[in-house]
Amino acid sequence: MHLFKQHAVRDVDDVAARIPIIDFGPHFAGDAAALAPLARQVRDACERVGFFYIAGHGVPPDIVARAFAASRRFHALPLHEKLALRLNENNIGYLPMNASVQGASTVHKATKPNQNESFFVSHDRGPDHRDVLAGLPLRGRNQWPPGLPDIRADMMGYFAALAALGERMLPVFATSLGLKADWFAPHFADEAHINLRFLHYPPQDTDEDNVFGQAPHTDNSFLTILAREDVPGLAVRLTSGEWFPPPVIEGTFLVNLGNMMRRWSNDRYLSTPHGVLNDSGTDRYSIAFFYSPNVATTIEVLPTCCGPDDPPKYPPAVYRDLVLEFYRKNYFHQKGHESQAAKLEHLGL
Ligand SMILES: O=C(O)CCC(=O)C(=O)O
Ligand SMILES: [Fe+2]
Repeated sequence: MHLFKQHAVRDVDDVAARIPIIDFGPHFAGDAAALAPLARQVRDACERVGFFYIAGHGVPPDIVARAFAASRRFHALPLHEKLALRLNENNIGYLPMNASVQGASTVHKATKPNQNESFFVSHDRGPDHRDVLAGLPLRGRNQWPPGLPDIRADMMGYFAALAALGERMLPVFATSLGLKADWFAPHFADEAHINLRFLHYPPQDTDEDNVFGQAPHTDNSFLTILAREDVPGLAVRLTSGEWFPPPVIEGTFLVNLGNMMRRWSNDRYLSTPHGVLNDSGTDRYSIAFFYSPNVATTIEVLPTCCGPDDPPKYPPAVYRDLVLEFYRKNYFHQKGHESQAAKLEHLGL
């Protein structure tokens, strides 16, 4: 029996009782009175659930539609063309089916590989970008399929729109944590660490136990913005213990916090387990945008999240070191272990 099975889509009130639907529209439109109540809603969602729907996000639907179309075209390529772009040490490129096991997850001991294939892109750095020339870790170049030149613009258009959205959300998170609105900005400047993941889940055989499209896990990002189409499959483990399948609500994205937000907030904000089982009988596509601080930033428990009765649970750490530590635990660079490359794919790094 699987950990979670999909249920019929519930009505919106039923959903909102579990995963809040939060409208950022008035705040984004410049209504100064909107920030305080919005931050209260966000804080409540982050402390109780770790997930919320963002409405009023301002990303035009055609940018989202073009990103999904580009993803479909990518995944329709012959396998050998995709394998030529195999996921590298910067977590950029193609992760094939059956190549990743949720090895490091404390949520669920996965024994079978994930039933999805994924294409990862990051900032589109040119060959003479200073960080590329310097060979800085985690600052590599994207790998594009030569046969599909036009998916690049659509994928990077989506990347830019979501990067702007992530940045616009930072003051709301800062306010929600009792910090000055511009507190996070310097930590995400020049530049935020971003992985954009185009996922494809073929219909899977659900008779087999312990096989997931994506086994239960938490993300390693600061926050993740997830775009889905109408094919179900995602389930979220609420603090009640219920595995809840959040339906797609048109005009929204699903936002969840990752382990970096949890660490920064001294566990006050939740990084909530979730996973995917595509028992729909049809192909499922989703797009996960993992938004994290500049790799050089030091993550030290926020001043508003600790005190004499609530000491920091985590020592200060440079985000790059946390990422590389994660890589070391989950990734074998030696030749002959290429399939292990996949192990690092899943936690939003
Ligand atoms: O496909 C989905 O709905 C979720 C993907 C996900 O959780 C991830 O890539 O971390
Ligand atoms: Fe995830």
